[in-house]
Amino acid sequence: MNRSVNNASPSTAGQNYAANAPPKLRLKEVGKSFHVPRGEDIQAIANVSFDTHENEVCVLLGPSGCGKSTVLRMVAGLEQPTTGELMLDGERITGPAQERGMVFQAYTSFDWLTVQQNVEYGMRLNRVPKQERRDRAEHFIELVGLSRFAGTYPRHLSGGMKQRVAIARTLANEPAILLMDEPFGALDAQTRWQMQELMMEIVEAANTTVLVVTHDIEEAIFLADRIEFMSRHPGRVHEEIIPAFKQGQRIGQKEDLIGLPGYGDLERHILQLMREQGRDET
Ligand SMILES: Nc1ncnc2c1ncn2[C@@H]1O[C@H](COP(=O)(O)OP(=O)(O)OP(=O)(O)O)[C@@H](O)[C@H]1O
Repeated sequence: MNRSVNNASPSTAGQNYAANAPPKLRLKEVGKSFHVPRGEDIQAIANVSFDTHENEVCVLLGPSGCGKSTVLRMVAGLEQPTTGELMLDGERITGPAQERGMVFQAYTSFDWLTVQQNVEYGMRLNRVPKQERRDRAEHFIELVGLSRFAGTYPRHLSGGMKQRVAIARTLANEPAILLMDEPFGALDAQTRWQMQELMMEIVEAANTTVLVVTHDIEEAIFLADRIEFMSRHPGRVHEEIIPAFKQGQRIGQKEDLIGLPGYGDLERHILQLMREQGRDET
């Protein structure tokens, strides 16, 4: 695996975590093969190792089929690794748990519940006392900018708003890590970048550790403190990229990010990686 610190010496690479702190999430030589009845097993990923640190936004990027979702689903505990291990806060991941909250691409609100009730739902299952449930829900609904819609049913909301409900609901359960699988993939271009900017605000305000899957290069560079670029057949971490041109800052607006020296170089580099991966396919 290569490691690159874009446009800066390693000593100037920006970090949003304490350098000596133990990793929040650790994947150690993780492999996964799927059994195919009456066919050859599919080795989806092999020997995937990387760390994600507290309060870091780590992006899994790569071409279709490189195993991004498989990695995320294993962190969620929805799939078991065939080899290797995954650890959160030093504890081995063995199955799903609320400490690993997942936001999917498809809208996952309950249509028969209001926004407030949707956000309270997980806490209700966890028997969080009523007042605390209400306060926490209000806090996260405000964080995603939906206070005016707390009493509204999801069918009256736009796609972006529904996805904001899903984010608020997941955060209200106070997960140790927020997992997102192409969370803005179903949104139109404008709503998508608005959501990316909102995501930056949320990450800053909620101090969350995030692992997000995307195949959108611009989205990856905008969101990431660290990018794990994956190649395929089987899926591996091909290159770990620290977008050091951001100098450890989270940039709130996309035009500011795109205007920074170093942005174009990194985008070009990742485009070349994507092209190489495509070439391997032909
Ligand atoms: N349940 C399954 N059974 C068999 N093969 C699977 C299963 N899930 C994933 N795979 C295979 O594992 C490989 C990685 O798939 P995965 O969905 O993780 O990739 P991805 O990078 O997330 O792709 P995309 O960007 O298209 O969503 C693919 O070859 C896929 O066909």
